[in-house]
Amino acid sequence: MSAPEVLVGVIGGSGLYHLDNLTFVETVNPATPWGLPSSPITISRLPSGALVAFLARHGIGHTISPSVVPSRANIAALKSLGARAILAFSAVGSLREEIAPGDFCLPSQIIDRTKGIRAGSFFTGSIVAHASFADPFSKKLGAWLEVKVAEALEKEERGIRLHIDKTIICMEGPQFSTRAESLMYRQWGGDLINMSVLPESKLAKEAELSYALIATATDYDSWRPSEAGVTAAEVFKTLKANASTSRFVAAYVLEELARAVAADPSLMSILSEEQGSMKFSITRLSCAATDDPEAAKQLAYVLPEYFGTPPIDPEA
Ligand SMILES: CSC[C@H]1O[C@H](OP(=O)(O)O)[C@H](O)[C@@H]1O
Ligand SMILES: Nc1ncnc2[nH]cnc12
Repeated sequence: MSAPEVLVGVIGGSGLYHLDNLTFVETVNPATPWGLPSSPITISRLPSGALVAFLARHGIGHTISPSVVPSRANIAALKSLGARAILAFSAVGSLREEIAPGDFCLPSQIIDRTKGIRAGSFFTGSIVAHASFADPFSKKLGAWLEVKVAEALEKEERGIRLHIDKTIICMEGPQFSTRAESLMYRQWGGDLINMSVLPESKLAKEAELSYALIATATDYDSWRPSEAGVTAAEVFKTLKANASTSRFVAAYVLEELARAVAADPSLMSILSEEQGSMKFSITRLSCAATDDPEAAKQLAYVLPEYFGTPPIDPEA
């Protein structure tokens, strides 16, 4: 029996290995053309009845290092379950005094400091595409989350602050930055730093999924001259509290979203902003399937909109 269709996929980061306050439906583990996702995917029902799918980016026991997270399988698996959007969570370092450990942030821009060793595209055969990435996070979903995450944090009453419109540096890791790098990132305009928003957000774009990141600050990285540099132990201190608030925020915003789109179908546009965006990004779309039937077959998994029909045999 095929899995029921989900509305939103949630990717949990460090410390966030499950969601709370949802009704368990089933666990699935889709084998995608890019392998298995980081963890089995838990499908749960929101109080309104809509379904959400959760996977743990680093595996349930945190066994997957940031450079080898199977991001293509993760995004492909969530899309195959019907997800229209991805709400991702990440533990991040703060590059700004005003963003304290424990604060929540919604970044709007990314600076890439990964080293080209991660598989970063679904288009690796002879079907070529250049996704637009000027706005790496979906604007409509981001604007909606600005309001709803703030509401959730207010309801939780722990005094947690929300920062919006921030720039996140994505570094390779797994080691943390030097002091010089941390200072340089501040000069570049970086506000936050993590090791996992890329290529995840790029792959979501290629799969035409709306994507938003809820970044939870755990430390001040290594730019403060009179303070010790960041250590994993320091990060772990804040992870548990951040994960508990993330679960509260996720349950609240997902239910609000599901209720909103059920009451007013025009609000589905919050989740469909990226739909159609790849149409003019794929060079020679009309010939793609015949040029490389193997690649077209794989791509049909993430973009059935363009590659869903069986490749046409040019000899037939
Ligand atoms: C545990 S410290 C560094 C680690 O934490 C973040 O993970 P995630 O983004 O999945 O929450 C960061 O990106 C690093 O992978
Ligand atoms: N300082 C830091 N650098 C990179 N990734 C992080 N995740 C949490 N804190 C981080």
